[in-house]
Amino acid sequence: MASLGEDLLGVVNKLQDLVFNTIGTDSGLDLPQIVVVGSQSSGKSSVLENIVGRDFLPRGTGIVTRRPLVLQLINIPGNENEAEPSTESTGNASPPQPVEFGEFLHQPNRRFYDFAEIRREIEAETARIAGSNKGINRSPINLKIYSPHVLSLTLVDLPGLTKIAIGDQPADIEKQTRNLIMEYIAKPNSIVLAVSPANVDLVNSEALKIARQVDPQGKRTIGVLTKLDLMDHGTNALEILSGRVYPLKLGFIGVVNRSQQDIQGDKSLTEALKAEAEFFKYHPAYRNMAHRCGTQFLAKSLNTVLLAHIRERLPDIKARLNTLMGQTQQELASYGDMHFSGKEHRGSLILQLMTRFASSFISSIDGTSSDISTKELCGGARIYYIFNSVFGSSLETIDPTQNLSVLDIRTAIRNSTGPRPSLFVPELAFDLLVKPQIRLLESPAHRCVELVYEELIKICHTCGSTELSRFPRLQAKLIEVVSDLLRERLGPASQYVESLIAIQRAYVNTNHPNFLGAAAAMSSVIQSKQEKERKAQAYERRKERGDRRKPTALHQATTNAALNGTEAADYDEAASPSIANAHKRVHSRSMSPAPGHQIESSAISGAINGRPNSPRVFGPAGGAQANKATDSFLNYFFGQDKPGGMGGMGGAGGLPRSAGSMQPSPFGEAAKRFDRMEREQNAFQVDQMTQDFEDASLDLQQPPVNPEEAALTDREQLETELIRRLISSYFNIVRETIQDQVPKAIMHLLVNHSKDAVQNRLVTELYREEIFSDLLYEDDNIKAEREKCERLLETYRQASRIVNDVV
Ligand SMILES: Nc1nc2c(ncn2[C@@H]2O[C@H](COP(=O)(O)OP(=O)(O)OP(=O)(O)O)[C@@H](O)[C@H]2O)c(=O)[nH]1
Repeated sequence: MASLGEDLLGVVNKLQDLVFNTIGTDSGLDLPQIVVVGSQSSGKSSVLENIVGRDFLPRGTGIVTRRPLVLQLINIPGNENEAEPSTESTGNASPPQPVEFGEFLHQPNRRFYDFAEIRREIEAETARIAGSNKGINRSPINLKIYSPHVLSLTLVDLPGLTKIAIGDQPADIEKQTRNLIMEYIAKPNSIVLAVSPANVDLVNSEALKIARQVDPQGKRTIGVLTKLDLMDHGTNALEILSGRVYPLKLGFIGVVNRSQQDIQGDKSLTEALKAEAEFFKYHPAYRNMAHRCGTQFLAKSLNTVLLAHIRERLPDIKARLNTLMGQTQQELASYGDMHFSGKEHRGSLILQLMTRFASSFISSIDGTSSDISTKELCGGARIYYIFNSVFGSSLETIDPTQNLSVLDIRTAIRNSTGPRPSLFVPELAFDLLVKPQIRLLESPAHRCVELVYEELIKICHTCGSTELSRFPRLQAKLIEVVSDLLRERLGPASQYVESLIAIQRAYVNTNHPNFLGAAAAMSSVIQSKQEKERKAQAYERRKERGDRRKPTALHQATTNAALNGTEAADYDEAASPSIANAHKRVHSRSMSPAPGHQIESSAISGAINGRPNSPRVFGPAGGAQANKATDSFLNYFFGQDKPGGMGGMGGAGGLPRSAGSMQPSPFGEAAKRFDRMEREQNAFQVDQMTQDFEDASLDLQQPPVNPEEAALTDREQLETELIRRLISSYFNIVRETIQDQVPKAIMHLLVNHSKDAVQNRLVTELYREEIFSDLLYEDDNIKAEREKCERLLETYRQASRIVNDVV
């Protein structure tokens, strides 16, 4: 045998070992090997035993081979071998006999000199993994046989193909076996040894059938015909053996193994091989081709085919090895630069890892990280999400007056007026009520700070790398230092945000340009009431039409409508043109609330202070206009308690410029109308009602009367509603400010501050010579992984060198 060939097989075997030792069966390297396939009892195990020349495979009825057996035959020169341990040295000069032995991968360092023991081990190992029933398992048993009598080969024995499940075999045993066989023979580097018994028609050969699926052109399939001795008298396999029946480039080889009887009769393999040789030599049909028949020829052919195959596949193997080497190198590099491992390099290594950690932290926040996820929001994007979606919507959902009942508001109004009878809607009540409401913003703002803080903590946990995971203590320390830094910033950020809200509560600026103001609030209250009343009226008319004969019900509906419509009156022009005009003016003001807010503010302040002739001035800007105001808008309504009383004292300070010329009388009228509400509520013009009728038809069911509201006087109801609107308006202004300010504060005090400080902090805390060795403690598992990777790379390198030398 050419040493070149042996080298080649040596390389392949070495790689095979490596694959089994380090990566398992699913390695990236598909190595050339001979895979034996055939139906059950076709004689596969017998062929293998013949090739090895020893009895070592399990025997029995039914399915025996239940796990793949990867059999590496390694030719060793006889004289270099050690003596068999059991061979007693007699002290004579007789040289130690060459011995053969087997070694299982699952039992390293144990040599099996007794082949019967090898058989028992295969049986035990099969049962260990595949169980003691007749099931199969795809995990292979790896056996090496060292012998001077074998040719170097790698053979894989697989379970035999069956048609039906017998005994306690799983129902899908055929499928399982087929899949397992396919897994091995589909690899382009496998040579398929298709074993078919000669006493069964070749057209029924399961082995050839399955081989054809992966090798349709018959380029890497060797046919083996067993049981030639069992063929019917007068028939022979000459046609098949000479390749005229079934085309296979590598041809068919006929063999005769021991029969069951031979085995039972303990016929030795040596005898059997001799008998086989004689069978061919003297058989009338085969004697001319005897040199191309039998086990010996088969073994030689397999060796040649395998070597040729290896040679042919070598460029591919080389390329594959290169790829694997590259990948392993890359993996190794991810564990860090080993040149940095010396003591003198510890400082720079720590600095390097630290800097990478810090920049990974920063880039995750900035969104410039190289491994940005496309599956979920991460880093800075999550912070943005917290600001806009979480914080934003939690602010949006706050109802500014939800927790204030009408009675609360009424009590606040009453309390703020003190012992005097109240003339106006008191400012104090608004102030008293709005301040605690601003507090509602506190909890979402705090939560926002917390969420961002938690997000930053999460980010710092994801800043590691494979290299860093090599040093778990350093990694933990880096996380700890950054977490400490973040925790330190949590306090100032929270406090600042808290003070932002406290600032809002410190001074209620009713001069704010976006504040609704009393006039607009009043206008909108009136508008809603009108709307409500219209509906009530329409509902009533509909009831009336549909239910003329039920005066009691009608009366009830009217009463309900009256209760719901409360004190509001209708301002339609026909009924009272001047009131309608006044209303329109007020309404148009509320639609365009540009200038003149100060006047409104002063109006309400006048009303609230109860000093209509000396209105309180809100801020410097309000001064000039406020001074012009001699009375408040509200006074027109509530200047006097008695119906018909005149609240207005002349000036119309509560109205915009256009309202300055307005006469007070219409408002006095309006106040009267509020009080006369019950009597006047049916005074609608019929034509206008038609439209209302349509509206009300959508809402036949009357809403229940709020007993709390019912308990209030008309005036009180109007006041509470007014206060409620003012609170909402003011709250919206504050909410907008907070929504804008809180994220900015968090970014400045927590996020950006941490980003800026992280590198320095890490250096100050961790760049200390005395803790270097502790920080650079290498994780045992990672170390083992890295070393394994190093070994793997070394083996690939060696293999690659050998392969390169050969080619
Ligand atoms: N007479 C004769 N008997 C053979 C020959 N080859 C195999 N046998 C017998 O056929 C039976 C099955 O042989 P095995 O080698 O166990 O067949 P197998 O394909 O390995 O069987 P499984 O591993 O169970 O699938 C045994 O009893 C062998 O003695 C042969 O060439 N001639």
